[in-house]
Amino acid sequence: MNITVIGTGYVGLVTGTCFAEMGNNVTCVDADPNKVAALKDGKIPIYEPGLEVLVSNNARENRLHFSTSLAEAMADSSLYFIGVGTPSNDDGSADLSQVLAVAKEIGQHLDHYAVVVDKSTVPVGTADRVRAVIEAELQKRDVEIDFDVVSNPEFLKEGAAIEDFMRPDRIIVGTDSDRARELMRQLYMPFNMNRDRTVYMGVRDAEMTKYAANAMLATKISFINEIANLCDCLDVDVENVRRGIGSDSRIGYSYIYPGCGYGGSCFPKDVKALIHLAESCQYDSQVLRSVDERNKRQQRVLFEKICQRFGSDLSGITIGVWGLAFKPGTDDLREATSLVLLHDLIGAGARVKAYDPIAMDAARKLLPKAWFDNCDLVLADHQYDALKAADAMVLVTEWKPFRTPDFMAMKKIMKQPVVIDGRNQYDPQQMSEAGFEYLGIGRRG
Ligand SMILES: NC(=O)C1=CN([C@@H]2O[C@H](COP(=O)(O)OP(=O)(O)OC[C@H]3O[C@@H](n4cnc5c(N)ncnc54)[C@H](O)[C@@H]3O)[C@@H](O)[C@H]2O)C=CC1
Ligand SMILES: O=C(O)[C@H]1O[C@H](OP(=O)(O)OP(=O)(O)OC[C@H]2O[C@@H](n3ccc(=O)[nH]c3=O)[C@H](O)[C@@H]2O)[C@H](O)[C@@H](O)[C@@H]1O
Repeated sequence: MNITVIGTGYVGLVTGTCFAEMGNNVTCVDADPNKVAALKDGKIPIYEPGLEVLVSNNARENRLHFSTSLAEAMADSSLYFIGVGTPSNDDGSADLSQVLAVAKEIGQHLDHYAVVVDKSTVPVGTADRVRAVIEAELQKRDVEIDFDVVSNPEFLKEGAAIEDFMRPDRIIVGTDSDRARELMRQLYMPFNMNRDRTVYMGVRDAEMTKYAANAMLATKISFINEIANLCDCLDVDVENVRRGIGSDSRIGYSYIYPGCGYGGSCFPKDVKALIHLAESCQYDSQVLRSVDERNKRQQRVLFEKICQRFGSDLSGITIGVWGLAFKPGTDDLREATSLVLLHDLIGAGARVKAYDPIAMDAARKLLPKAWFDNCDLVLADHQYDALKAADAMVLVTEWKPFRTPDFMAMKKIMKQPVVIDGRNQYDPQQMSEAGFEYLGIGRRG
């Protein structure tokens, strides 16, 4: 099949590459000429394990192409995947300007039946808006061309994107058109070989399914974080509680790891967008508002623990931070807890030395230049360099090399042996035996 994918971010690039890997002829279009130039050169603008080799293999085999021109790419595709960003507006609603701009461009160039597929995460009703924008453009051109708009939300996780795309738990296809459904069935056939993972439904139902999935996962995390904070108050170890409840198959072990809050480009924005969607129907989404509120507070829990230990004026205090990305396996800093922590620490007068195995370049580009100029923040060359003369080590992202560090070496170079563990990676008893003062999230020290 000939496929055009619009947007070459985490979702667009992975979608296009994986469809090409299944033998399709794919053109990925992006409005950013620098991204497209880099991709044509075989350089991947994001860190995603396994992606680079898959892109270069498929480009070499002439199945994967890159372009800045949607008009050119549209010539003979039967499917147009929209994978552009849907960031939050100031009021929490989803900003659909990128999606609707793409719809307009499709309408300006469409000249044969095609299926327009929404892969971006969009509020219920967006497919109708996309259809209306395309129809308006066709009317302006005074042409009548049949097309369908399908909702096919994406559920991949950054850091495991290829595996998630190639072996999805489910494929959601929202459409009322038999013709579009048949095309989608053929496209996804290779992903359904051992069992049919596709769930067909109405377009609006599919749009809602994506938000509900992310909101459910965010709810599990905020719930366990609340329990962990309560454990802190009651001298209970949340790790025992987590194992105890996870063993109930109705609850399960996944997404109940307590910590310093969820980040990333999706949970925070999608929970807010769903709250906003509820408000637009005059519905008060009490649960979702609490999930969001708990997470905002949870992202400040590490700073609160630091202040309880060192006082609220942190002048003269040096904090070594391990991990900047919003989770391991990515260089993505969007809504990362590290950003909230660095802001609070530097605001309170602390000096910060930070290290991340992958996100250092992204951090250098994103963080305020003044922090570097004033030496409020130093990006260390090695995880142990970040701890030299530090009054405390704070673990924000649980990258594998941070899991079993050399505690003796750490103790030698730190000013004070204090570890504040935002991801509950260390054993409090072992830490205490090694001579560390240890503070976790809901851990009994
Ligand atoms: N990042 C993730 O892990 C996941 C994201 N999603 C959803 O997928 C959508 C895309 O997310 P990301 O890939 O993270 O976004 P991103 O921000 O990484 O990439 C979006 C890309 O679209 C391009 N773009 C914007 N307007 C364009 C236009 N008019 N024409 C061509 N290209 C244009 C941008 O230059 C950018 O490269 C969002 O709705 C997100 O919620 C869904 C599942 C997973
Ligand atoms: O819509 C999206 O963009 C994607 O959002 C999440 O994927 P992602 O944000 O890449 O990462 P996750 O692994 O889900 O982690 C999100 C955040 O939750 C935190 N988390 C996760 C699990 C947990 O038990 N506890 C916890 O605090 C992580 O540290 C991270 O900050 C979903 O898992 C994907 O299914 C979805 O497609």
